[in-house]
Amino acid sequence: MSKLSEEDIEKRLIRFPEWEYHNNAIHAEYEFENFKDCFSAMSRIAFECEALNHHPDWTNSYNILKISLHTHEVDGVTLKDFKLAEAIELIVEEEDE
Ligand SMILES: C[C@H](O)[C@H](O)[C@H]1CNC2=NC(N)=NC(=O)C2=N1
Repeated sequence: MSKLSEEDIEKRLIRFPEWEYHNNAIHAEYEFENFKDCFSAMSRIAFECEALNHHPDWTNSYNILKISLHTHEVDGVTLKDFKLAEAIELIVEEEDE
């Protein structure tokens, strides 16, 4: 998996309004109704991470979930990060309904 250029990352991020690029990773912050909804999304995301063998750096504080995606082996952002970001977006949208 090759490291994407900053230009390529910014172009791809147009389709991901919740996400931004800085410090060599893509980042999103989600706010849920409460802890239960947040943790429910986190557990669904965790299964997706296992399926994709790609894992986020994330923090949770009550109803706030902060996620950073980065590919260690190239020390940058790859399509793997975008694939996981896409899966996360779908899960969060469903959880928000
Ligand atoms: C050995 C295993 O494939 C690697 O450690 C995987 C696992 N999960 C990972 N997750 C993330 N975010 N980046 C990686 O480079 C990565 N590498």
